[in-house]
Amino acid sequence: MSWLDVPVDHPFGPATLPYGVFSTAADPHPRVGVAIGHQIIDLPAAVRRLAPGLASAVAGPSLNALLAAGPAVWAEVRAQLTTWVTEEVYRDLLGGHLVAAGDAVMHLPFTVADYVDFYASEQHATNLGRILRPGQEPLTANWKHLPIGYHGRAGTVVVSGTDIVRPSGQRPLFGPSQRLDIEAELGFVVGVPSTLGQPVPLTSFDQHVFGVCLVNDWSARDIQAFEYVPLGPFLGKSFATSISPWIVPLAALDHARVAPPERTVPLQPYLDDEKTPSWGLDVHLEVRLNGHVISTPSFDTMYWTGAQMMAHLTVNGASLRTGDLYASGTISGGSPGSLIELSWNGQEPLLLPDGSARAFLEDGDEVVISATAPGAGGATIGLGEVRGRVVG
Ligand SMILES: O=C(O)/C=C/C(=O)CC(=O)CC(=O)O
Ligand SMILES: [Ca+2]
Ligand SMILES: [Mg+2]
Repeated sequence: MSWLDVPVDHPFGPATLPYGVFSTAADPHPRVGVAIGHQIIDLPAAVRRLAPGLASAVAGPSLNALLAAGPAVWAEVRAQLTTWVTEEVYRDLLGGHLVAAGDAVMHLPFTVADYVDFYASEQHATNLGRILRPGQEPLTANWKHLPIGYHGRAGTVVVSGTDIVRPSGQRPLFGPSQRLDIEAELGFVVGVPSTLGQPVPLTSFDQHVFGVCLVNDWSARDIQAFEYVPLGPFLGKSFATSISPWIVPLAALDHARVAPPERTVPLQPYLDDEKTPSWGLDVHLEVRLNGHVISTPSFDTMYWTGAQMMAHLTVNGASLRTGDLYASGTISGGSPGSLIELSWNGQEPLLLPDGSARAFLEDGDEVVISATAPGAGGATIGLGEVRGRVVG
């Protein structure tokens, strides 16, 4: 419990303390904030008063300074925040630096450096194999040897709430996509850069990765289908990728760490996590279409962990940069995280409770992906939501 009267099981209770960037009508400068219940702590203002030594780490219109500051500073800021929101003596000191979340505009929380999208769900990869490559083995021969991924378009990563303009392209006839889809994913946000030429071991995951967000990797299946052999996804996915405004630090997910599924193929040493602490995550997602829950995937089913993805991404010596975002790939364990799976390539449209049917997205449709994870002592760790509406 906190003097802020935020119950322990509130998704943005004192055990979560996610970071974002917000502005208000009264102060239109985007600045770093921390969500607590239905309020936001104006972090630079609070730090100026209560912990001036941390001012440079939380300065600026993005989380980039904090991301770059590294694990010791991340821990120090979080320890300060925990004290402020739980100890009664801070009621008056912090009170002046709280903003109602409803009065805030949320901005893209960090400057996205490189963006990578993985394909780490065995259920998703199997479903897409069955749908798109009938008659072949659903999983490609490499799938259990390495986390497959591709480099996406960092410049079109947008914050939750941004309208998604229906893309046009060759399907192969040129025109607006008729098969616009979603992909519910978890994103990993890199804080500390690495050195070019030096692979980063999976045991260094929490020395580099700051936290996680929710990702909707909008996908135009018709554009994708015509363009992506042999080089991979391009315009079918690069038009927009939405992320949640709140970045949940890894420290808040300590209690949600679980062992990943059993590996059925021996792994190269750089990916072998059998003897290292697990980075599977017990994160539960909910996907809503126009207010109706259409799927509830679980991240604990993911074959590859965020730590393995980071190790793979750097094993050739490619370096990490502050603000790199890599997404897990569609989470389809428990239930599918995309419409192409839910409607089995459009053959079995989803019937929504309002009487409408959907194979793929129509103009005006709104998709909201939210998630929670367990915290210590019955706490709920909220990842917030990523929201987007399709416009024609
Ligand atoms: O299996 C395919 O041919 C295509 C797969 C995807 O489009 C999925 C993708 O972007 C990676 C992922 O989200 O899992
Ligand atoms: Ca994807
Ligand atoms: Mg995308």
